[in-house]
Amino acid sequence: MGDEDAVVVRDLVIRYGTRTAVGGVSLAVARGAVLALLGNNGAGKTSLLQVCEGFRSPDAGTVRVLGLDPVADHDALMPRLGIMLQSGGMYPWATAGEILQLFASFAARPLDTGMLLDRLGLRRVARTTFRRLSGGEQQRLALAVALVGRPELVFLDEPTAGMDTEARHTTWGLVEELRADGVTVLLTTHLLDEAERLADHVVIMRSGVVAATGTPAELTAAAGIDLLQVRADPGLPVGDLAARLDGVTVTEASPGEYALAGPLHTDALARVLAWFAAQGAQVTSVDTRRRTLEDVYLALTAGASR
Ligand SMILES: Nc1ncnc2c1ncn2[C@@H]1O[C@H](COP(=O)(O)OP(=O)(O)OP(=O)(O)O)[C@@H](O)[C@H]1O
Repeated sequence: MGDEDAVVVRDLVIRYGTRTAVGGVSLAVARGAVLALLGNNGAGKTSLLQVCEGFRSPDAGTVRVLGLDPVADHDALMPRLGIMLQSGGMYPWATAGEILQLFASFAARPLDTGMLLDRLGLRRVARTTFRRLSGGEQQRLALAVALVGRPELVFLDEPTAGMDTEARHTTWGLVEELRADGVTVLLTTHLLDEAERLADHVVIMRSGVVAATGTPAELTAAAGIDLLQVRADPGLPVGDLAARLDGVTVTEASPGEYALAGPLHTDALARVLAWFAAQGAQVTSVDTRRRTLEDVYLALTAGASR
């Protein structure tokens, strides 16, 4: 954690009364990187973001954002940040176009609001009042508002929640453009494919603490191939194969469909195929699958409920 980091969180504790929402979290977001914060409902993601945005003071620990204190240096920091809140929080009687224009007027060098309305499919509803926008349209407007001031650092709280497929892809494209322009992004999401696609770094929170952290590749790579499916003659002695592979379970899921699950290292494939050959069995297909971020996430957060 150093000057190259846009966000540095150390031993952060956030309490609501007697309830500890965040119980000692440390993380860093490198400048120009996209960090995705994952975690079950109530894990503390929004609370952590609110502290980084300067809307809430830490109960313990420290937070530095672009080298500044987000509460004490709030005024200096705000023009450099783009903030997309989870729930609208906009002026209900103003139109989408007026709201975007208002936020553009706060910025020294705003983006072209017409371009943003077009990119986010909001041109059609530019004259519609905020309260009449659909949930997905409100969400798209919140994203436009976060980006209009050309921020150096963007906080996106569940940016694509409630968006349709097209808007979601547009949002992903915008985040990729931000990253290409050197903008730092800290986002929360419940979508594992979103995190896998966008994030350089993933932090998985569980009940207020960090359960795992790494690049999507690091988090999914740990055990090499994790699932091997072999189609061959039915009725082979699976127990004999399992006994030859340490920690691997072998089942005949349906007649002639064998599933091997566990830490299958690279030499395992050859050994498995040799075993089938030694049984005199005809192998007709072999399929391997790596763990996805979803597999890792589910294993880490299983049973977390608050
Ligand atoms: N203003 C508040 N007053 C009291 N408790 C709160 C407040 N805000 C959040 N909490 C509690 O703190 C915990 C963490 O909430 P937070 O919103 O940070 O979680 P989250 O990870 O963002 O969840 P989600 O995925 O549901 O958005 C939850 O148990 C929540 O009920």
